Amino acid sequence: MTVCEAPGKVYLFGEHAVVYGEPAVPAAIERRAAVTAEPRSDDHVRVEAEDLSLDGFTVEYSGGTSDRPDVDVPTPLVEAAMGYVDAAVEQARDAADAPDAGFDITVESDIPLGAGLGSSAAVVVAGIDAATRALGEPLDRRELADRAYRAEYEVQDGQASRADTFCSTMGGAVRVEGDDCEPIETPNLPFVVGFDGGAGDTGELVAGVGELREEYEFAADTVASIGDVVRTGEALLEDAVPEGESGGDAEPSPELLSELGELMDFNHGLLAALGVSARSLDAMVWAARDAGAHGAKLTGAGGGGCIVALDASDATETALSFTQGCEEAFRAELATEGVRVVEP
Ligand SMILES: Nc1ncnc2c1ncn2[C@@H]1O[C@H](COP(=O)(O)OP(=O)(O)OP(=O)(O)O)[C@@H](O)[C@H]1O
Ligand SMILES: C[C@@](O)(CCO)CC(=O)[O-]
Ligand SMILES: [Mg+2]
Repeated sequence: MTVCEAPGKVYLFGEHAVVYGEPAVPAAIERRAAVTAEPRSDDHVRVEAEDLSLDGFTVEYSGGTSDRPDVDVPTPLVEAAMGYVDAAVEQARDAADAPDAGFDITVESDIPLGAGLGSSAAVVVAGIDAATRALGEPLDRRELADRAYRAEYEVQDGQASRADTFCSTMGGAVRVEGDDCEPIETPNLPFVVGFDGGAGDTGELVAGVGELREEYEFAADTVASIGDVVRTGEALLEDAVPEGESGGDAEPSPELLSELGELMDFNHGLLAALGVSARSLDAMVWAARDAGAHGAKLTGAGGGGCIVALDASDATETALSFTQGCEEAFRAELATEGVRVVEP
């Protein structure tokens, strides 16, 4: 039995635009998905995913969409829920050159689903890592991140960036631009997350931005402007942690926080223009700003789910917990360690 766990993430800047080749800076947070993989003697895959919003279910099948199990929930729901686990198993089989490998898979996660905190990437990264290790074919981190990206790319119909999966694999903050993925140093940023209890469909939201971009030149310009915000933000981060030094525990200066916050606010406005915010997300963003956060924006695909704000004090978390539409507010610590093995 092999257990691996991988972190979720928040976007400091750049979601959606990163799908079109602009840079993005996500940061891993201490909320993790743990995947257990136990090889079977047959080619079946049995998945227990108790945290799924279907109230938890267990299915068993031999792989491939033609051989779907009899379960008493609508098939599209199962397909949607199982897509990422399925894709992870396929990547592990391919990587280990074991096309008929069967597994008992268990997923346990404290990352809300579809809420912008990268639950899909964490499940895919931990899933591929656990399954390949269980087959005795562990992957190095770059290959793991690459295969996890390919899994997300498939499930999201060819519209995905490497950002979520690379960040979940490596931990810390990362910079992703197209195929170019690198860890970056950041000071210890005081992230506060507000969660509206809802979810957005990443594939649909990404497709929506894609259509706007095709239809209107100013939408394409908006995507490019997000890229400009990211470049401005990463220059600030570079200056905050001199090359060769580790950011880790370094406390950010008040000036850095207010400059980053201003860029986060700007980034949120551009995302809202692209149609991926929601009333609940806007309400939480404004509650955070009113409480004195340096800045606030939606994180991830949007449509519902989470916002991220910068505030070292308790004011934003407290204000969010009293904001109508906010179901949960919490401080998100930077996860400096990416995917890790819990049981070999
Ligand atoms: N605990 C879990 N067990 C099984 N599958 C999960 C679990 N958590 C997430 N998933 C899979 O990930 C899907 C959600 O991924 P999606 O990309 O829509 O949202 P997200 O990754 O949480 O947010 P974002 O991509 O915006 O950061 C779920 O529908 C499910 O397929
Ligand atoms: C919306 C998006 O940019 C981030 C989702 O967390 C999609 C992606 O990068 O694959
Ligand atoms: Mg996702």
